[in-house]
Amino acid sequence: MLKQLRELYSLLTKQQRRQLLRLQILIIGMALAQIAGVVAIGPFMAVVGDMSKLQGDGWLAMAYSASGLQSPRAFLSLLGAMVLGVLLMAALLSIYTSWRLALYSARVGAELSSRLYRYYLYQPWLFHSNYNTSGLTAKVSAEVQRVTIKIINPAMELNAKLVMVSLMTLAIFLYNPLVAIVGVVVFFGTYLLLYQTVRRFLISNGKRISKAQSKRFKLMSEGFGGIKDLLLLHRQENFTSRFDDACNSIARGEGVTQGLSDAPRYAIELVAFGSVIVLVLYLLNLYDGNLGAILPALSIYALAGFKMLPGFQKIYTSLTKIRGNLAAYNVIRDDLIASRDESKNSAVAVSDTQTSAPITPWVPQQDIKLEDVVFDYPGTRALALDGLTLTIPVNKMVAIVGSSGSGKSTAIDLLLGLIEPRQGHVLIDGVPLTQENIRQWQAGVGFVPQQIFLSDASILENVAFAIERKDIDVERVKEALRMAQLDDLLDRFPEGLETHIGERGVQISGGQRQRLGIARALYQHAKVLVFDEATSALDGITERRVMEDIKHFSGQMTVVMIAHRLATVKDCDIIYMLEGGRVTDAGTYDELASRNHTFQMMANL
Ligand SMILES: Nc1ncnc2c1ncn2[C@@H]1O[C@H](COP(=O)(O)OP(=O)(O)OP(=O)(O)O)[C@@H](O)[C@H]1O
Repeated sequence: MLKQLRELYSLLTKQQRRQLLRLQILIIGMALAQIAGVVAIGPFMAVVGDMSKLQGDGWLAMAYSASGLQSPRAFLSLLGAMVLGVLLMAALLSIYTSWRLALYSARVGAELSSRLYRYYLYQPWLFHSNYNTSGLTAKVSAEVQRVTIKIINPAMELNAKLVMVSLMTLAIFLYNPLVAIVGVVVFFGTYLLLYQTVRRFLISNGKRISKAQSKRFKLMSEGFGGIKDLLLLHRQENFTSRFDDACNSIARGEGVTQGLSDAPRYAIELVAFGSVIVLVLYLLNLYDGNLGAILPALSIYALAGFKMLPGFQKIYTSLTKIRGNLAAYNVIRDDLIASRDESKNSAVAVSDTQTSAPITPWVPQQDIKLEDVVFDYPGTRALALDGLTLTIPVNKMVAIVGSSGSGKSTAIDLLLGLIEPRQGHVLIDGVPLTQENIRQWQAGVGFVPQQIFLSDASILENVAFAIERKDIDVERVKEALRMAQLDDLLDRFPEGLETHIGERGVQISGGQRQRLGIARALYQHAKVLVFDEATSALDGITERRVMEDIKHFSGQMTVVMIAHRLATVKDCDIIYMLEGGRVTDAGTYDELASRNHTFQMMANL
C-alpha cells in the first residue's frame, strides 16, 4: 500500500507537491494547537483540585498575584476562559485545516480526471481502435472519483491524524513516559490487530467493486447504444438483471468496506473505558490517593484521549478505505503514469494548436501512393496489409473494394496518417509522409466516415466541428453546406444555421447526415476527400443522390472511397480490388466487370 501511495505522490505536479508541503505545515500547526488545548486544562484543574496552590511561591501563585484579581474564584474563571480560548483557537484551526485538506484532495482528483481525459484524447488511432469507450469513460469518471474520495482524501486525513496522534503521544511521553507507552501499545495494538484481520477481505472486496463498476459502465453503454435492437427483441430484462447484479455487488462491497471501517469503534470504546479505570487506579497509587494531584493529570489524559481516540479511529478508517479501494488506483495506474510521462508532449501539442499560425494544407499536385506497404495490428499474427501498392492520381475518383477483412479500412487509415506502415511508404507527390509533415497533410484531407458523429449543437457548430464558436468562419460554413448540397436544409428551418441538431435537436435524415459529414470535410478546405463506406447505411435512392453529390467534386478534388456495393463505384476512374492485404486487380468498372471473375460475383453480374 505504501508503494502505491508513494507512486501516487510521484504523480502529483510540482505545484501540487508545493501545496502539499504547505498543508503539511498547517497540519503540524493544527496538532500543536490541539496539544496546547490539552495542556492548558492542567493548571485549571490543578487549581480546582487544590485552591491552596494560589498561595505560596509556585508559578500559579505568581500568576494569581500578577493578575491583580482579588478572589481565587475570579482567577479560576479567568483560567477557565483562557483554556476555552486555546481550545477555540485549536478548533478553528482544525476546521480550516480540514477544509483545506478536503479542497486539496478534490482538486487533485479533478486534475487527475482532466489529465486522463487529455491523455486519452491525444492517443493515436491504434489505441482507440483497441479500446471500448465505456472502459475509458469509467476510468475518467468513476475510477478517478473513487481514487479521489476513497484514497486521496483518506490519505490526507490519515496524514493529519498521524501527525496529531504522534505529537500528542510525544507530549504525553514528556509528561509521563509510562502512560504514553502503555496507551500507544494498547490502542495501536488493538487497531493493528483488527486491521490485520480484515485486510485480506478488504483487498478482495475492492477488486470486486472495480470489476462490477466496469461491468456497469459496459452495460450502460451497450444498453443505450443498442436500444433499438433491445426494444425490438424485448431483451431489456437481460440487461437490467445483469445491471442489478452489478449494482448489488457494488453496494455489498461498499457497504462491507464501510462496515469494516466503523466496526472497531465499539471495540475501542470498551478498551478506552477499561483504560480509564486502570489509569485512575494507577494515578491513585502514584499520588498516594491525593485527589488534588490526580485531577490535573487525569484531566490532561482524558482530554488527550478524547482528542486521540477519534484520531486513532480516523487512521484506521482511512487505512481500510485506502486498502479497500486500491484496486481503483490499479485500474488507472498505468494510464496515469503514462500520462505523466506524456504530459509535456501533450502540452507542446496543445500550445501548438492554440498558438501557432494556421497550418497550410498540403495539396497534392500529381498523385498519392501507397508503396509496398506492410502493416500488422499489435497482438495479431496475420498481416493486415501485405505489400500493398496503389496509386491515386489527383482529382480522380478512386475506389477500394474487396471482401470483409481484406484491408480496405487499414489502407484508408494509413492514407489519413492515423497509423504508420511497418514497411513501405505513403508518398504524396513522391514525398514520404512523416511525423514532421503529417499535420499539413491531414489539414488538407477531409474524412467522411460511415457513421457521422453529430454534436448536440447547432448546424453551424456541427459543420465547423470542435472549433470555438467565436472562431467559426460563418461564410465558410455556408459555402461548405452549399457544396454539400445542404442549403435546402437551412431553408427548411427558421433558425437556419443556428438550428439545433444532434441528440436533443431536430432530427435529420440519413442522407442529410451524410452530406453534413461531407460539409464538415469541405469546411477544412479539403482537396482530398476520403469516404469510408460513407453511403453504405443509406437506402438505394439516397445513396445515389449522395453519390451524385460526390461526383460533382470529380475533376476538382481527389476522391477516395471504400464501398461494399459495387454500384456505388460505377463512375470511379480506378477501382482497386483488395484481397489478403494486397491489390489483386485494378481498372475501371467495365474493365473489371469484363475480366475479373471475383468482381463479377461481387457485382452480381
Ligand atoms: N484494431 C484492430 N486490431 C487488430 N486487428 C485488426 C484491427 N482492425 C482490423 N484488424 C484486422 O486487420 C485485417 C484488415 O482489416 P480491415 O478493417 O482493414 O478490413 P476491411 O477490408 O476494411 O474489412 P471490412 O470491410 O469488414 O471493414 C482484418 O483481418 C482485421 O481483423
